[in-house]
Amino acid sequence: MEGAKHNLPDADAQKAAEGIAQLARELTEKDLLLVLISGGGSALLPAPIPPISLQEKFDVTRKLAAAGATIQELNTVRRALSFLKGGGLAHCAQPAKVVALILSDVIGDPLDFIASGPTVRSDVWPEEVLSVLDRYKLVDAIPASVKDVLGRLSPQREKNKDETDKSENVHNVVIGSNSVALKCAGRRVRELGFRPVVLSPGVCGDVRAVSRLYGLLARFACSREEPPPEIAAEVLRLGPEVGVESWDLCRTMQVLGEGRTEGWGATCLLAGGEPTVELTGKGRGGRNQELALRVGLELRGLELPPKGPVFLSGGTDGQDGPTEAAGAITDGGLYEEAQAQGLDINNFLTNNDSFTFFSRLSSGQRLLVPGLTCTNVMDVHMLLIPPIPINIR
Ligand SMILES: Nc1ncnc2c1ncn2[C@@H]1O[C@H](COP(=O)(O)OP(=O)(O)OP(=O)(O)O)[C@@H](O)[C@H]1O
Ligand SMILES: O=C(O)[C@H](O)CO
Repeated sequence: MEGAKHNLPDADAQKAAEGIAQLARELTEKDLLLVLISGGGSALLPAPIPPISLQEKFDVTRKLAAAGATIQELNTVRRALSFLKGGGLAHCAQPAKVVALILSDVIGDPLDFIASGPTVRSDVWPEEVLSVLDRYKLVDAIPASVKDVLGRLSPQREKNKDETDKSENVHNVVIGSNSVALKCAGRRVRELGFRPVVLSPGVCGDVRAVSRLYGLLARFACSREEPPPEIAAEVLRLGPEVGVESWDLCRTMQVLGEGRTEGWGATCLLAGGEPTVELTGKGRGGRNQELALRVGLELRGLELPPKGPVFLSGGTDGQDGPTEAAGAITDGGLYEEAQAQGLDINNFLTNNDSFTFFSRLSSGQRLLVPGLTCTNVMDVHMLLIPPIPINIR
């Protein structure tokens, strides 16, 4: 059963959801329901609580997403309007045992938000749902059916509370996540003879701040002299803005510093998460290509590979935004390369046109095009830093 094209609920997905709910309801205490859950699950399992229609649910979801709601805000609302989300599927399956194997596409791996937690019992607070809708000025735009369901939520919350006793029947296990991807990438980096350093699986926030952070870390690691203290100070100021904790920044700078002074081989900094791009233009691109483009500008002035750093940003699903590429690879030579080919980077950035830029630059050589991977644990960022000959006084 397939459905939810373009990650939005549709009639095919609703038919699949009905079939799944029916199957779950027929189970007995002798059965085990094995549920495989991945990102995209919210759109794949639409079960609007009557009288809400699929179209009305689609409209509310689309309006919230278009207004810039976070996945936590979006799924808080989706859980309230669906009878399979927020533990509803596990509830249908009672008294059977339920084991859910979960691939996380949400920072921090919160079980109740990944695919809106169909097997994770969660309380629904109407006040919380209304405050999300209010934040995006959508309270007046929601249809009467949605208001009706929200008005009936309090008794439902009490009902859910009574049923929490049965939750020992349900086991939720995260089997794949950005942390797992970074760990595996680190293992491969070591096999290739480089030294891996994992910064964080929780990089988020504005792509401009994220690119600045990677630029600073590259300058810190590539400095031939003792890095100026202002770099570390800016790293520590900027990191928490983009979801990286101070201790992870300190630990990473310590490892990068040791790499410089002890003359180790190349170091590969690994991080992951999901930065955001504020779309102002009409071009084609994705957050990974835009990040790579911006980091390329930040690296300007540093040595070129193989003596200088290389940066890669890629979506683990193999697709970055609505483009054929998963991301791109850049270094300190990007600006001059673009200039030489008559491409004005700032024009492409203003128009959010990173895919067109990378497609035209050197016949697309810097694009990362692995094809769809059929999985998704958000994005992976890599900064490869070669051994730097340092000046010892
Ligand atoms: N022209 C563009 N330039 C930069 N980013 C873009 C552009 N168009 C879309 N995006 C970004 O791509 C994302 C939307 O694409 P998609 O539907 O693939 O998102 P997603 O479901 O969040 O991604 P994924 O499936 O990789 O998690 C958003 O983060 C959006 O800001
Ligand atoms: O389906 C969803 O809700 C998102 O992909 C987050 O898991």
